[in-house]
Amino acid sequence: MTQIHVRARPGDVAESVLLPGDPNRARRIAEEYLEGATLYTEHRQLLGFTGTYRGVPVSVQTTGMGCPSAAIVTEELARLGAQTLIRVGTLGGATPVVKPADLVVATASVPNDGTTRQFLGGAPYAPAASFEVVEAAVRAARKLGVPHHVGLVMTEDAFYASTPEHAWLWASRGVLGFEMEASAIFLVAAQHGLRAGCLTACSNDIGDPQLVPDDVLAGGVDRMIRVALDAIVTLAGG
Ligand SMILES: O=P(O)(O)O[C@H]1O[C@H](CO)[C@@H](O)[C@H]1O
Ligand SMILES: O=c1cc[nH]c(=O)[nH]1
Repeated sequence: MTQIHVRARPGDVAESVLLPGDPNRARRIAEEYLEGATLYTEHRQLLGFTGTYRGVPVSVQTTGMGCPSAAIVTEELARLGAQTLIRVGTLGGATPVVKPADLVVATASVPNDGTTRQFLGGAPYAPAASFEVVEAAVRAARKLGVPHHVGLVMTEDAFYASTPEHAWLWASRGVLGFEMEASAIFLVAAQHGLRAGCLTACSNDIGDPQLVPDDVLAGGVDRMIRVALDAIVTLAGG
């Protein structure tokens, strides 16, 4: 049966899936990193492609921005048979320790979003990445010589509500940066017994309208994608 938003059928989606927020990033991953990638859905611009990487079947599925969309996509991927989900996104740095375009491997997310709140009905919960995904990503980053940070991120809804003061407060609690999908992906994946992770490249400092220059960010995104794909090969037993 096709899904309501991810218009695909079981068999269209690989067990291993990369999850960018941005459809253009999904297309770039499919065209530049995967072999033989074909488009299986473009409904609502949630572009999804399946190809292979070093012989391992891999899909790349756009989540859109924010937890409501990411939770829908994660739920539907679970119904379509996905097993391992790795977000490949961007993040606003909360601390000067995280430099422009740096790779951040999330261990868990502070869930400052309405989607996980609705799912959980107010129950305390810690949306966390799967240990195997974190381990495989860190190993891949070390192997490829990609500098990286490993730790907490915060997932939030209101991009423009974040201020430097808010970032400093959460940095003092160990948060490396803010993004908008990880908590929902971690929770929905856990509800289905799937493995999930979140890799991000730092695109700006929180509260700073200045983006990292395009060429610098593109380098960080490229390193993040190569680390994520290497981790997928390891997790697939390759
Ligand atoms: O670059 P992506 O993956 O979209 O991730 C980040 O960028 C968007 C905000 O600009 C949000 O989706 C946030 O999580
Ligand atoms: O959620 C996000 C993502 C990138 N940059 C930000 O400032 N916030």
